[in-house]
Amino acid sequence: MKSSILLRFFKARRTDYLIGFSFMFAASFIQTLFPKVLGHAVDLMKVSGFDTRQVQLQVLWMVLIAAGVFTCTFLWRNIIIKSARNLECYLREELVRHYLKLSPSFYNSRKTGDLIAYAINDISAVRMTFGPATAMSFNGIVICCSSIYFMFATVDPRLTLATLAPLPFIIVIMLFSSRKVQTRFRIVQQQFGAVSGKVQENISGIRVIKAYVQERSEMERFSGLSSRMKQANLDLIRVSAALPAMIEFGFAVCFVINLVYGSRLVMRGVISVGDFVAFNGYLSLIISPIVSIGKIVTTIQRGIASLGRLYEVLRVEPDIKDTPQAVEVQPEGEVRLRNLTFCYDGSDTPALRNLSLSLPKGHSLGIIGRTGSGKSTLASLLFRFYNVEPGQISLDGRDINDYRVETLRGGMGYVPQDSFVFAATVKDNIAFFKDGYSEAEVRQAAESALIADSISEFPDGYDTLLGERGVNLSGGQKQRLAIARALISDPAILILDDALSAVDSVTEGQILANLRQVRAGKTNILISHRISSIKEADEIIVLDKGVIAERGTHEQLLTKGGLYFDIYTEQHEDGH
Ligand SMILES: Nc1ncnc2c1ncn2[C@@H]1O[C@H](COP(=O)(O)OP(=O)(O)OP(=O)(O)O)[C@@H](O)[C@H]1O
Repeated sequence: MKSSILLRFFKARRTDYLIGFSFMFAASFIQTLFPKVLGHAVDLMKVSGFDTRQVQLQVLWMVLIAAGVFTCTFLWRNIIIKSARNLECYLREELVRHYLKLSPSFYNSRKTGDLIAYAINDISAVRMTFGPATAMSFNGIVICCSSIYFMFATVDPRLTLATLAPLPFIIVIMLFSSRKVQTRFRIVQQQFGAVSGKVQENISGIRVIKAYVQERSEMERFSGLSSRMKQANLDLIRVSAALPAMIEFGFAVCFVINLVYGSRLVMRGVISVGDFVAFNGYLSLIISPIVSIGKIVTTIQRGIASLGRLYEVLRVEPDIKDTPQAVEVQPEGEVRLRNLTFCYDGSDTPALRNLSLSLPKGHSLGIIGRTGSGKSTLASLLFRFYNVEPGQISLDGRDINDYRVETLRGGMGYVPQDSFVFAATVKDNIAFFKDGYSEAEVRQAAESALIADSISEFPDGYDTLLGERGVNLSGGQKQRLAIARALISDPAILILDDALSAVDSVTEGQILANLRQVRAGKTNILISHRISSIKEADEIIVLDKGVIAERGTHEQLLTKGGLYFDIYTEQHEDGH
């Protein structure tokens, strides 16, 4: 159960919390001794010719109380606030670990902005709840309880009841407002997700926006979202800001009652001037915790709303999971499809229908087809990014679902259509941050992918830092870097999904020749729109609307005069 995530943390840190709360209890309690000592000092001084030694003793007590409060407050703040930061870090790591486990279908249905907001805003709201808000509530409860006790027991019960009469009203108003705060905070978070998603989209898509001169319309759309977020915040503030003002007004009433009724009791000799001073001290002491109830309630409401959202995400089970009988072996290279049919969630039309083929280990398969014909879907399924029915895909005679996902993917190499470059050095981009590869291996992979010459021209060679998403690399360089990353592990099965689309035909030819050499004896699957990329494959399948329309070698397909021949003719007419 994901809700045990918090319990696990609190259990592991229980000693810290116990010590922190003990110091907090001590600080709060010691603080409430101050008004009593002050009142006593006043009573001592009101008689003429008072004993200065007695008064000095009270002053000494006050200094000791102040020192005690300072020390204990310093200690509890350090312990509790540090624990809250640890909680934040722990939750963020758990969330990102969970994100990394989730499969593409989860990301297909979520907004990136929301996922970022969970990791930043919601986790921070949870920290505020379990750090400052919890500490302030505990501190406030101790101060209020002991102050009210001293007011009752050591000053006058009737004065206490009269003065504190407005308190229940204040508390009822606060509880009433807190529900509204929670609803409005939820809207603020949704708006934040929309705004951060838009910023992210604008940054990633900056070239497209500029090319289509969409800056103004994008800005208008962004302004709309930003104004809605501002409005949501203003709606929230309207409720949360009214709370402290109402509470302060309630306390003003308390002081007036105390002044009128308390001074009368002093005049009648029911309580001493010192008691009256002490009573005022207690009243002042409880103001701060009660005024902050509004803030605490808002923070806790936010924290609960955030925790709800986090649990909702953390409860999403990764749909790609190892079965209990999953084996820890890597595929060796034989691929078989049997009536493979696949439909994306939420779609009525299958992306692939009744695909059957047999690819022996060490052979190469070319996949060609018009856009949207299902080529990338097939690659995704071979990587088990989505689940398929048992018996539809088998590797080395073993069903794909019976492999441990990690070992399955560990034995395969993949160059997706959109080559991703990490904000790291060239070397780390190729070796994927693994220290296990030697410099020679990194260089060999780069040479096979025909990127080594470009790297040697970079200012720091293999140690050159590549910009975020590889902005300082050309499209073709990014693709070649991605090929080098796939080649370095020498996988049993390599899938290149349109991975040469951005390189010129001469470079393409050289890379393909290198691949034939370094990948000899291994299984290779080449997906492309271009005949030139796949024509040397042992077998070529032509996908059309999710089905295999034709299959054979390049020569056999040309003689058929079908779809493959049409694509060939189009590309040769275009001069490809
Ligand atoms: N994540 C998805 N959710 C729903 N449908 C999808 C998803 N990805 C692809 N499709 C649909 O599945 C079909 C096959 O898409 P796929 O990306 O496999 O085609 P492709 O042959 O690789 O196209 P291209 O050559 O343009 O890359 C298309 O109709 C597409 O709209």
